[in-house]
Amino acid sequence: MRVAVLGAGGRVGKALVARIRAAGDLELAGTPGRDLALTPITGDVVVDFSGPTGTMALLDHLSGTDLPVVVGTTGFDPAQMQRLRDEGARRPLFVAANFTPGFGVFRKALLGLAQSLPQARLTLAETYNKAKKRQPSGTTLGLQADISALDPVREVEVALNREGEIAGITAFTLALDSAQITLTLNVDSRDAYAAGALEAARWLRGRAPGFYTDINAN
Ligand SMILES: NC(=O)C1=CN([C@@H]2O[C@H](COP(=O)(O)OP(=O)(O)OC[C@H]3O[C@@H](n4cnc5c(N)ncnc54)[C@H](OP(=O)(O)O)[C@@H]3O)[C@@H](O)[C@H]2O)C=CC1
Ligand SMILES: O=C(O)C1=N[C@H](C(=O)O)C[C@H](O)C1
Repeated sequence: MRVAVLGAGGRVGKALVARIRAAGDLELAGTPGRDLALTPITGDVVVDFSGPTGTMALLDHLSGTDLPVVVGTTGFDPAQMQRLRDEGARRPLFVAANFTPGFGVFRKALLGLAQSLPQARLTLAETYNKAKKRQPSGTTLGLQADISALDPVREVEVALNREGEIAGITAFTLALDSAQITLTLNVDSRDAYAAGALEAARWLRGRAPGFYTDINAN
């Protein structure tokens, strides 16, 4: 399968390119830059880890095609998020704020704990590389939304840490009267994100147009 990467020069993009080159079933189809008009995108799927502006430009550029796209980029505003949902009518589109293999299990366990301990005070502490904006990550925002969907009045305190080149730590703590439970996802390297995104790319190929968020969905 031929994979084009938008954002290939970035932290995750470099991990993606390395993984594609090392995989027996994948071939790097191209690494388009910021001026997409200069680089026609070929391949069987595009994987995007750029930025919200880059993702929108990519979808504009691919207008009229049904090329599958995997979107790892986060930080979309509501209008951009709606554009992504609408794009599912035109092509197979896979969007996830966290492609760490096993993230779905982590999320399910976290929500199970929150639901089982309604009296607990909840904290989500995230730690990322020092270059990442000091605003809640897409991962944190998504987990907050999941908890809110369980109980709209449940509050979640968010702590933002930025340190070195940390790939990603999400620590969820439930504080009880005299005890705490903490569930932590600790991502060792950005290769984890690349692995999960390429698994989604393999899954997406040949699918009907749609807005997909979980490879375990039917
Ligand atoms: N879903 C997931 O599992 C994960 C998602 N992410 C998200 O992926 C995105 C990238 O993260 P990261 O790799 O750390 O970021 P980096 O800043 O390291 O890399 C971003 C890359 O995208 C390029 N880029 C930025 N804007 C555009 C644009 N408008 N058009 C084309 N290319 C563009 C940059 O090019 P240039 O060098 O020219 O600036 C750079 O190569 C972020 O939104 C982050 O939140 C990150 C990790 C995991
Ligand atoms: O920028 C990152 O590094 C990450 N961004 C994503 C997010 O915003 O949640 C995914 C992961 O947390 C790493």
